[in-house]
Amino acid sequence: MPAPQCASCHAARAALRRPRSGQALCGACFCTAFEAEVLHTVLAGRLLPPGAVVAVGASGGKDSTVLAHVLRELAPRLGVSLRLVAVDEGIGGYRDAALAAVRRQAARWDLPLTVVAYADLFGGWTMDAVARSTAGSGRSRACCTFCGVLRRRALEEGARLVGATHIVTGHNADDMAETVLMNFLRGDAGRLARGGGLGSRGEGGALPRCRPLQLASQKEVVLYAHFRRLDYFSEECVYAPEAFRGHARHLLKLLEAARPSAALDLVHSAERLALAPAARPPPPGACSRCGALASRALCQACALLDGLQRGRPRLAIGKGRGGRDEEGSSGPPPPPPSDPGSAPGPAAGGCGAACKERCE
Ligand SMILES: Nc1ncnc2c1ncn2[C@@H]1O[C@H](COP(=O)(O)OP(=O)(O)OP(=O)(O)O)[C@@H](O)[C@H]1O
Repeated sequence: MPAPQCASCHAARAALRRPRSGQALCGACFCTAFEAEVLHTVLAGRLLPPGAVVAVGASGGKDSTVLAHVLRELAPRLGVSLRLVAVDEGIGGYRDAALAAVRRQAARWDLPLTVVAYADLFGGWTMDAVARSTAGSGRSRACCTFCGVLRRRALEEGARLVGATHIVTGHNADDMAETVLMNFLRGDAGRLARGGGLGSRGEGGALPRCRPLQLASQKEVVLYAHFRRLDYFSEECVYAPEAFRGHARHLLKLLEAARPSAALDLVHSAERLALAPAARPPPPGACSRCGALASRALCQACALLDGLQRGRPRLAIGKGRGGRDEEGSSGPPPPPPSDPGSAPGPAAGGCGAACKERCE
């Protein structure tokens, strides 16, 4: 049976059915609709004001590739200028290939690209060095926790370096729904209540952040990349198989099989969640080391780096969930890296240059 006509232009044959609405569209009309929806998300949420200098967190993966491409299309209408900022976490056999994709994109789209590396920002610590250190304490699944916190700070550093006023990341609806599920499964009410909305306004001196693809499904992001013939890097991070997120992803797939709108429903549910007044934590203060917003003496990034320096990464992870606060305790002197041949020795005293800026 021939494909139906495109429900929008009525001229071309439909190439797909939109997963959520079932609407049959040709590739060109789908891409136009996708871009219009992202434009609506940005305008309705007042995410990027005219004149904004926008740092796009560019990983080389499909989401940030699609985000950079769509925002480049929309930039003249939004009145914003774009900079690509890529973070090199120091993950052998993975990030180099992804960065090569980002470099190709920057050249093809004529966008300025800045690469910032964990090793430079965090006193010699690469993710490979962190992974060895956490594996030694039986917590290799913690890699994503470390990486997520450090990447957030690295992106902030890179964005400031290029004079950005705003940061955007490529998180899509599926990513957000997985995060909501993970927070439920961990019983993390604080994160659940904070996790709604399309971004943060930039509290505590941090740059405002937003996620313009947050209402777009992963399937549609992939379809957009396909029809626009985008060149992206599609391998999974070598540490990802260990992550708890994999279980949330599996659960979401099961839910979507029964209810196709499950991902977006979860995203919208999280937007409506708020902590009861009695359950609210005290307002955050400033990290005693770098000045970033922190609910304890040290912000998350400084606490993790501090734990690594002391050779006690487990305590640093536990802190985020009510573990012991090490600030002020007399820990052992900073240890050498766990594999002296593979990473430069992390400098003593925390995260080095990154501490000068606010990180969360
Ligand atoms: N190394 C990096 N450098 C810059 N930004 C990054 C980096 N890694 C992730 N990001 C930003 O964070 C977003 C979410 O990344 P994450 O790896 O959690 O999800 P993802 O769905 O695999 O994203 P992507 O397909 O863009 O890689 C990315 O879309 C990107 O904007």
